[in-house]
Amino acid sequence: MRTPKPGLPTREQIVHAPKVLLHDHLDGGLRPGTVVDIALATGYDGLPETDPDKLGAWFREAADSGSLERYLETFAHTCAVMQTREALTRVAAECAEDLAADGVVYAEVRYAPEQHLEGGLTLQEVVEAVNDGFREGEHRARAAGNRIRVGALLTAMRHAARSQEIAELANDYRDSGVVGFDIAGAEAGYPPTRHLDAFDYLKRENNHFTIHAGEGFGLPSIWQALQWCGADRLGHGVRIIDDITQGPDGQVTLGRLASYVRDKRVPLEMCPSSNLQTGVAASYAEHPIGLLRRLHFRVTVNTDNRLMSGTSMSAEFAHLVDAFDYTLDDMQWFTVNAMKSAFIPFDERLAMINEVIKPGYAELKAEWLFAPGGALPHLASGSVLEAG
Ligand SMILES: O=c1[nH]cnc2c1ncn2[C@@H]1O[C@H](CO)[C@@H](O)[C@H]1O
Ligand SMILES: [Zn+2]
Repeated sequence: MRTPKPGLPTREQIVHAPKVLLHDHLDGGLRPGTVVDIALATGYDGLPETDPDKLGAWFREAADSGSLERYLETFAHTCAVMQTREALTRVAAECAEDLAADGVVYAEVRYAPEQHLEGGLTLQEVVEAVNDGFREGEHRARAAGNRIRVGALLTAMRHAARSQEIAELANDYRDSGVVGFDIAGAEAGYPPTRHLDAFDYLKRENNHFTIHAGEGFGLPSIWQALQWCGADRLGHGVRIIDDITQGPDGQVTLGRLASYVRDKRVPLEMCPSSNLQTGVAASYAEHPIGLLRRLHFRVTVNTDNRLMSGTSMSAEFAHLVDAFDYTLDDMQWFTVNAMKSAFIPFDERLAMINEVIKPGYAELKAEWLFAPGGALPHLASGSVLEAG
């Protein structure tokens, strides 16, 4: 375990802090033991390892490839074990449980229904199996003393041609657990405008969508996602940094697109560990999230694929605390950003911010008062003093 710098949140505080997750792939977050169990039960013999620890390590290493295309190859194994109703329900329930145990209070978890039809399920049966799992996981989390709410995002694969169908599916289930739509997969060569029909349809239905853009490809992809497709949020969006210049004097200039993204408060779903693995950033300290946070873009922190990156929301925050000296106030800022950008109704987002997130951080920020042996002055935050 890392040694926290004085005044910075400890690992325990990071776990306890309420967190909001907008970008997490269901087929990228399985427990390694579950992959092994289901493979045995269903006769899938393609796994590179059958010991759960070794398999977990294999995923992390294979995904650490420096390219998005090679990173995505690892999903063949997780999708292979997510082809039955039971498997989908189990994976979704464990996902909700694991996120809740990590202090996530609200999550939007995505998956591509079209990738789960090999066992004969229909698209509708896939969605219902996953929804059942999320509800089961929410119950189990509550029984364990954690509270979480999980919504599903339905993803269409950008190299395929089923986006209209998946958009309609997302719309059909919008009152039953599905909160929006997404496109994912290799970005280079598959611009978001290939799926304009699906996006136009969702806009006409007043529905919500995010688009993976600005990860494996740069500004043109972000521009299309926003100005042609009308995305509500950007999955990653990290390459918006290409439209920002920093002069030798530290002067920062935003191009037209970067200005638009900031002015319009376009939410950026940033996934630092995933970006390190696909070669988008060289280290946590050099990840654009540091600059984008300073410039007050609407940045959020996310896991992307917990299995492939061996990560969690707490681990992502711990990396950022180490790299940028983020405090609980910074964590709260990222978390409120995420909750504001969620696809559930405004009144529910507001209640989550005011009744769950802010009180949770307030409690953590007051901990120094009760430290054994007296208060620790270095933990007193500026906001306490400013309150007069
Ligand atoms: O970071 C990413 N960028 C683009 N596509 C991704 C990423 N992570 C996962 N997927 C793709 O999304 C599918 C549905 O969940 C996964 O099967 C994977 O192919
Ligand atoms: Zn993703």
